Amino acid sequence: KHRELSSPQAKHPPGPKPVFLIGNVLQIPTASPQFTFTKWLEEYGDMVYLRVFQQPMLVLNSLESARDLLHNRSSIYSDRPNFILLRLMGWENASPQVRYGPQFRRHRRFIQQTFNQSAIEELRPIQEKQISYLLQDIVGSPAQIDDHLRRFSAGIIMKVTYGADVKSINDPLVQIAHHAELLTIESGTPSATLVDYIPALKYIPVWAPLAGFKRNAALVKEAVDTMFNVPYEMVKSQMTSGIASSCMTSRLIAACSPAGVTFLSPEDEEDIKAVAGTMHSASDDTTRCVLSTFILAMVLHPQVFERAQAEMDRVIDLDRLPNLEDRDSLPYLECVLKEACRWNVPIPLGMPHRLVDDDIYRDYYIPKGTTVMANIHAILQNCSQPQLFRPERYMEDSHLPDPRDVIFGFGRRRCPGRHFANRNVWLVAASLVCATIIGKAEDDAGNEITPEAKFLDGFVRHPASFPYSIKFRPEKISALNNWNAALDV
Ligand code: HEM
Repeated sequence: KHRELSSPQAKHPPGPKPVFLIGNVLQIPTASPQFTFTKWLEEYGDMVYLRVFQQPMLVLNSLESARDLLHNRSSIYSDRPNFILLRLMGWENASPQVRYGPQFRRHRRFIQQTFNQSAIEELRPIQEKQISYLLQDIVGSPAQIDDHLRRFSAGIIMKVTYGADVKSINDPLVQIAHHAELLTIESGTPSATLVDYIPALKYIPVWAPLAGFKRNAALVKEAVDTMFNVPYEMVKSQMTSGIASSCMTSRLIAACSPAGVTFLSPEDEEDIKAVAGTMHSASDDTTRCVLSTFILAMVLHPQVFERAQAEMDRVIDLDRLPNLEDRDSLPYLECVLKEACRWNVPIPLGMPHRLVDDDIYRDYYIPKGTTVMANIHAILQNCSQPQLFRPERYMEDSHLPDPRDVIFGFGRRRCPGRHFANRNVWLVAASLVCATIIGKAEDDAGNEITPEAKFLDGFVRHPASFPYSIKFRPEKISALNNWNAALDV
């Protein structure tokens, strides 16, 4: 088999011509490369083969190629590249980075226990309470919705993971996590650009002195270790004193060590710590990105907001707020959320996978060790007038893929938090459509300000901050009070 695969007849997939030694480095922009990759679709087709120095890279620009390889051949496409810099910074055991193998399987099992489709039913009371806090925050200070969404998304994941009640974004556990994430991004590595995927790229602009870099990495590692250790130790000591509430961490400790927390093996401890410690960074940015994209779209398209609210008011009586049971009765809102996920894909290039064996696909040879990326942005541009925000497209064409089947990635590494994330996004969007008026901000002269649809470069593609107006509907105050009373908030 090997001889056949590496025979000179088997060609690599097409791609721009590499330059001696550095390969295609100069053709790949470090900021938002998904746009360049998408342009290459016309020239090279839906698979683009590149070299970054000696490192082969394959960009999948269509749903078909992404599914065929990352999903249908997931047994060989589910490793991750070796993120050297991330490792030095203490992230080597974080779930998105673990290499394919037994540790990966343990992590997935641990995560699934809390986040699979049926287990998330148990998380509903937490979600509903957090929605109630969010709406109360909006009633109190509508102009600070950004902060409120931050508190909401941190609050929900810290409660689920560690049983912690996050009352504000200044909560120490949230600060610890933010600090670690921020330092990591600021030190020029992860979550920022393509640089993260291919460590060698890091050295293109400046040949950073290695000693300085290592010092920096050690500082970041300290912050990352703190993020993994502090909340974990908190739960552990609560368990020792018998006051721990049921949360992901306490359940995992109890399941791995039924005889008591002191008997937990060091391997289990390391995995539980790493899985729990990953949850905030995996869920916070992404969930907020979808929600602020939704709000931006509503500000820019008042007619869409009005139509969604009219649908809402037909289904939900004045004295209550929507809950997950109402989801099927609100089809237009569903289209709006699909369109928000398509219009601004939260992670445009997904996370890179690594091929562990030589492969042949459509007569092309793809060598072992290739870094494989699905260009989710390109996949979701494959519709008419893709730059427009038009939820109606999903009512007109039932063949369009649901973006929520695509934005979470493919195959065995597909986002394990997707069911939970989808519910959080729906609950917030439905509550906002039901209980608030989202619209344009006004300048001092009373003229409406139409923001630009601008997005930041980065691993997660947040909308740039934009002016908006959000008001709580007075007629919905009693609905919120009823909701609070029912939840005992
Ligand atoms: C709208 C919100 C979210 C989006 C768009 C999103 C997207 C993604 C994507 C694209 C990946 C990479 C998949 C791949 O490699 O093919 C991923 C991985 C991951 N996500 Fe999410 N995610 C979201 C929310 C969440 C939440 C709420 C959690 C936790 C509860 C979570 C936990 C994870 C973890 C642990 C991984 C790593 C999986 C692995 O490497 O095996 N995500 N996510």
